[in-house]
Amino acid sequence: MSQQRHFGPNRGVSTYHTFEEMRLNSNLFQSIREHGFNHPTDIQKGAIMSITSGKDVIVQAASGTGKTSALAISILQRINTDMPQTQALVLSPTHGLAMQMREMIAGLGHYKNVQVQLCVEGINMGNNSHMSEQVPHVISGTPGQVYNMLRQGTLRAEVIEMLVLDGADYIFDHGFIDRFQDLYNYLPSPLQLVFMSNYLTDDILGIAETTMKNPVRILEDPGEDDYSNA
Ligand SMILES: Nc1ncnc2c1ncn2[C@@H]1O[C@H](COP(=O)(O)OP(=O)(O)OP(=O)(O)O)[C@@H](O)[C@H]1O
Repeated sequence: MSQQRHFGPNRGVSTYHTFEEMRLNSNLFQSIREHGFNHPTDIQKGAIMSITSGKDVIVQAASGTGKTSALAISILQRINTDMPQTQALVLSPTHGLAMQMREMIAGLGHYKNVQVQLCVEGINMGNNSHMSEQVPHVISGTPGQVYNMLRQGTLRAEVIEMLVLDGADYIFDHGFIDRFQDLYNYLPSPLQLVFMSNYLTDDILGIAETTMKNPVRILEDPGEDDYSNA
């Protein structure tokens, strides 16, 4: 049963203390167990079901608190893998982080048969022999490359319903802020936005104010930020 926790800005966020309470897809649940995730981390207790609900969400927590896994689980719960169409875009600041995100989604999505495509410089949909024949359900890439592919039409955006920024502070810090609106304009509406970040910066809050609808804010509880008991 979910409970409300009331500390600071997380007021009103439902907290789920076990993965069972989240009633996740059974194939996804099996993968979570096989990854050895017995209990959600503190961030995951609030973030997974907030994102899964379809609301706009901002998550701020330190490295290693389970943010990337929370994103992967939420995306996998949201998308319909029976539908061969791209439904979620995940942007990361670097090639390496985009690759890590791809691996996390592919690993946790194994039993859901998810197709997840890396989209970074040098690996381009449409002209790359490593590209699978199937349309990916999820794209994990860097902002510049994903933007180019949307512009060129190599990435079909019609049914994309989630745009996720992992490392949003770093992305906006490194010049992408001016391009965000352009990329956003290529995507259909309504679109769920999720920003994950180690720090909440003015850039993130400014962009959230203009693009997000009443975002849920999940900020690390300073007293409970490690997952050693998870
Ligand atoms: N619920 C969980 N139970 C046990 N281990 C977990 C759980 N969630 C995540 N982990 C593991 O903890 C490590 C950190 O998780 P994750 O990468 O999701 O965190 P992060 O906050 O995104 O960190 P970073 O910013 O360093 O990538 C990974 O090895 C992951 O497999």
